[in-house]
Amino acid sequence: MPGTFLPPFPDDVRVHPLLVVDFELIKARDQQEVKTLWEAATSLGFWYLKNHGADKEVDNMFDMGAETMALPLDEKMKFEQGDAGRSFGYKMAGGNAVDASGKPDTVEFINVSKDDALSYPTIAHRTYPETVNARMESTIVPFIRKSLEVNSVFLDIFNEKLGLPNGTLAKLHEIHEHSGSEARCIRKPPSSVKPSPSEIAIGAHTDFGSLSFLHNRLGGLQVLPPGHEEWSYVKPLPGHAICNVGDALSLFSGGILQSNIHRVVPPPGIQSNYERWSLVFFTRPGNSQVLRALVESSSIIADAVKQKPEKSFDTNSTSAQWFARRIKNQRMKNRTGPETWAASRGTEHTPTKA
Ligand SMILES: O=C(O)CCC(=O)C(=O)O
Ligand SMILES: [Fe+2]
Repeated sequence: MPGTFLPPFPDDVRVHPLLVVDFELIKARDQQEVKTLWEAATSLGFWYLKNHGADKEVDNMFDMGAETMALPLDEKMKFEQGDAGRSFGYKMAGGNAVDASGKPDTVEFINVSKDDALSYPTIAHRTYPETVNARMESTIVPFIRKSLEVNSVFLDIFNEKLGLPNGTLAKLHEIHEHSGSEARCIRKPPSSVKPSPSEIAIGAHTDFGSLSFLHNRLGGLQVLPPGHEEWSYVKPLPGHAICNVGDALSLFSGGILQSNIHRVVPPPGIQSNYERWSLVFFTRPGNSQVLRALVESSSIIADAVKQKPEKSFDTNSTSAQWFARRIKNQRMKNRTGPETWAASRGTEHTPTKA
C-alpha cells in the first residue's frame, strides 16, 4: 500500500516504454504535448500521465480498498457482482477465467458505479459494503469527479483530432446518462511460495469502455504491443498514472484510437512477495449509445474505416450490451467451455495469445 515500503522494480525484465504526457500542458493545449498524446493514443493506446493532480484522491481510494478487502469474505460476498453480466460490486478471487482453458484469476476487487456514487445515498444500481458507504462522499465521489475531469479533457482533444463536430464524444459520455463507468480497487495477494511462471492475475483483455485512468505501485501490468510475440511489463513510475484507450473509443474512431491488449501477472522479482494494489477509473459510454464508427460525423473516421475493409466497426450492440456480454462470459460460473471465453472477447486482435 502507498506509504509502506515497496521493493524496487527489477532491471532484468522486459519493459515496454510509454510516452509521458503532462496533464498541465494538455489542459493548456500545448501543441507539442497534444501531439505526444495523439501519437500515444494512436499507436499503443497507453501513456503515462504526470501532473494529473489526483494523488490525494488516489491515496484515499487505496485506503478504502484496504478497509473493504479486510472485511470477512462472507460480508464481501453479500455484495458480489453476480453472474448476470453486472460489474458493480465485489468480485472474489477466482470468480473470473483468465484464458480459454478456464484457469481462475487471482485478484479480488471492488467496483463502485459512477451513478451510485454521484446519486448517493439514492441507489442508482446497487448497494455496497459499509466501508464503501462510509467513504462515498469523502473519498469515492472526489476520485470519480477528478477522473471524469481528466478523461473528459482527453475526449475533447480526441474529438477535435478526429474532426468530429464539437461535443460529439462528450455527448456519448454524458455524465447524467447511466453507464458502466466505475471505480475499481484491485488486490492481488502476495505469492506465498515462489510465484508460478504461469500464474495470471487478470487474463489478457482490452478494456471495455472508452478511457481508463490507472494507478498501480508494483509491477505486474503487461502489454502485448502490436506486432510483438512476447509480453512486456509496463513499469510503474512514481507520481505517474497510466492511461489507456478501450474498445468503445477505438470503435467510435474507426480504429484510429488503439485499444491494446494487456494483462496482469504477479509482480516481477522480489516484488512478488508483496501485496499488489491497483486502482482504475473506467470512463464508459452511456448505456444507450451504440458502439460503431462515427462515419457520418467525420470524414477522417469514414476514411479510416474505408482503409480497413476487413475489419468491422459496427458491433450492433449498445454500450450496455457490449459490457454485459464481456462481464458475463468471463465469469467462471457461466463457463461451459472455451466458447465462453471466446464470447467474452472485445476488440482484441490476437486472442490466441491469451
Ligand atoms: O492492475 C492493473 O495494473 C491493471 C488492471 C486492469 O487492466 C483492469 O482492471 O482492467
Ligand atoms: Fe484492463
